[in-house]
Amino acid sequence: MLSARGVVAGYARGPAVLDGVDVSVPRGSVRGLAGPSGCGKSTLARVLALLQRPWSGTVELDGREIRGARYSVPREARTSVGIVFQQPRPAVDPRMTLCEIVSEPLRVRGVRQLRSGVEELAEVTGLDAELLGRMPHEVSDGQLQRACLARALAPRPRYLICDEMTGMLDASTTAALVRVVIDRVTEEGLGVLAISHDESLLRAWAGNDVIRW
Ligand SMILES: Nc1ncnc2c1ncn2[C@@H]1O[C@H](COP(=O)(O)OP(=O)(O)OP(=O)(O)O)[C@@H](O)[C@H]1O
Repeated sequence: MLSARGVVAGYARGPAVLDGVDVSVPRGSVRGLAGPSGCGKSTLARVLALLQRPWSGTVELDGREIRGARYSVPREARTSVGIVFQQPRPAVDPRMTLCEIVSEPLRVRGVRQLRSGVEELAEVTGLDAELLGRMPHEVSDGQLQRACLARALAPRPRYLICDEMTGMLDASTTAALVRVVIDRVTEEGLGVLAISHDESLLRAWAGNDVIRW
């Protein structure tokens, strides 16, 4: 279970954005989170993905309290939680090829057969292998989002936070990427928090397991 307990979080100036939030993400299922713009969904996503330290409260990963954020968190815990953002372009280094983007977490994991590892992830996410040599500006948003999902799945995370992951995509790419994630849920026990303001999309992801803020 990945959980936030009594989490209070915000930014340098201003009041708390999250004020005592409790949310848990079990393994092997998809939990949806819906809420209006600005209510703090992305802030919670960053806290649960161990990218932002809460002001108070705790984040627990499989029964262990995680203190700190980013590189102050042990690598094993950091790589246990993946995140995919709504906009793929700001989430990638524009100087890297798609192959380099997807292979980075594999290299960190010490995977030797980088090329075949990347090709396997490309196949899983429906990313045409011919695009792997291209730069981000040479592919569409949907193709780049497939690469971002492949990168997020590369470390074999136990949890995945999808923060409006399909918000910029057409219906068929949305359905394809949701399918990829749900396959990981059923086959590998991935625990998913799917965040969106689109409740009908969340029902497709999570059935009735949708938290409304
Ligand atoms: N880096 C930041 N610095 C200061 N304030 C921020 C920062 N990021 C977000 N906020 C503020 O925190 C609040 C919550 O933002 P957040 O992005 O978490 O909401 P959200 O529910 O994800 O919104 P949306 O659905 O529009 O993406 C907003 O008032 C926003 O202006």
